[in-house]
Amino acid sequence: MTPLDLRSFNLFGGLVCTTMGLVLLAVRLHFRSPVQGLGHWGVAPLMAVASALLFGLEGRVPSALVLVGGNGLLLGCNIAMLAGTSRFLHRPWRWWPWLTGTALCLLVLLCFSSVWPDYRVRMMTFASTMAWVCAAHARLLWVHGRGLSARLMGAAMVWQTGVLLVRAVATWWIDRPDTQRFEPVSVIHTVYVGTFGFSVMLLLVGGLLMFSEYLRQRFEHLATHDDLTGVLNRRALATRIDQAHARWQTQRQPYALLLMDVDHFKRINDALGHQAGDRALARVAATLQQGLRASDTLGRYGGEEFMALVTGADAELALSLAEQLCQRLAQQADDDQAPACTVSIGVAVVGAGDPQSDSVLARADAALYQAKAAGRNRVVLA
Ligand SMILES: Nc1nc2c(ncn2[C@@H]2O[C@H](COP(=O)(O)OP(=O)(O)OP(=O)(O)O)[C@@H](O)[C@H]2O)c(=O)[nH]1
Repeated sequence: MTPLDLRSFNLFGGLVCTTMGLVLLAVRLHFRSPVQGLGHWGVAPLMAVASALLFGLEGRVPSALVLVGGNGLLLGCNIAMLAGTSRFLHRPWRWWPWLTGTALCLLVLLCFSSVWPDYRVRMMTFASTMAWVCAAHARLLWVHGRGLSARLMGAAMVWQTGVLLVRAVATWWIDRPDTQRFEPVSVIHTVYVGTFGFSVMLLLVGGLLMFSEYLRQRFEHLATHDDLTGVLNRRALATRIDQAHARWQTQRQPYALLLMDVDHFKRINDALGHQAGDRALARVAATLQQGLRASDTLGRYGGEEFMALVTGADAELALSLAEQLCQRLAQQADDDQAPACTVSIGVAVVGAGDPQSDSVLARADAALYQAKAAGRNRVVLA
């Protein structure tokens, strides 16, 4: 490649990055959501572009400006990407180590440009500092990232770290003290220049994929969970019950349904208002969840009705679990946030005569009705 080719390549990469950066910033503005890091990811490629433009102006603007501005922006781009990833993954972030590292690096570049001009020291310093940022990014993605998109971004960072380190070391063999930035001194230099745009692009694609994966999970959560209590909603619970029934039919793995209704809930609403009623429901759900095993599934069945799917349970186990839940709630006192409530529970265990889960549910419902009729705050097994 001629020097001109390398410059054009640099600018082309910059233009692609601009587009992607603008896409991310538009997404950031559009989704005024708690998603963190998108703004940093969006600004980073714009810094890469500004850097490419400055390098493109070499010879027309003061060389110190190109050196400090161009390299500073390139480092800034990678640090902003790292900050974005860190925030997206909810990791703690501090600017000062990175800004200090950048300032030191730029100081060395200035010294070895105007006081003791030596391209090799500048290359070694800059490539090593960049490698430090990229390695930290790769580590962050590897340790805390999830899924293919995080792996893609991590791979881009490992690749860039490798290229930077090889370029930093190779400078003692392939460069002279007066080598020019866009001189095609070797294949590794061409790869080094090309890698910047390429890995920023891969990072951005990975970032967009990570964001869309986040959105998918968020929508899935909204579609399957009850907003007020955070437990499964009725539709999602029905799916789990159908799956449990299928396992019963194929593998004879039993399950029980605990249908729970808060006692005299209307009185709470009437006496304390609906907001206090809402808080009481959320408290009931949290207490029930704490009392269940990790393998059990809790859902909100209706207004003040909850249902627990207890897998692998016979009547004895289901009954004792239901009794414990009943007692847990009965032992609670009112607190500042929500009044205490008791529940009545109807329990039914799947049996040979249940072609569908509906019949188990109908028995649990009838048992609940009996528990209410018998005075509430109690458990009845169908
Ligand atoms: N605050 C609040 N109230 C709800 C919600 N969903 C249902 N309710 C109320 O729950 C109350 C249920 O009342 P009822 O069906 O008469 O039952 P109850 O007062 O609990 O009496 P028993 O079930 O017979 O012990 C109604 O007042 C509903 O308005 C909710 O999401 N928030």
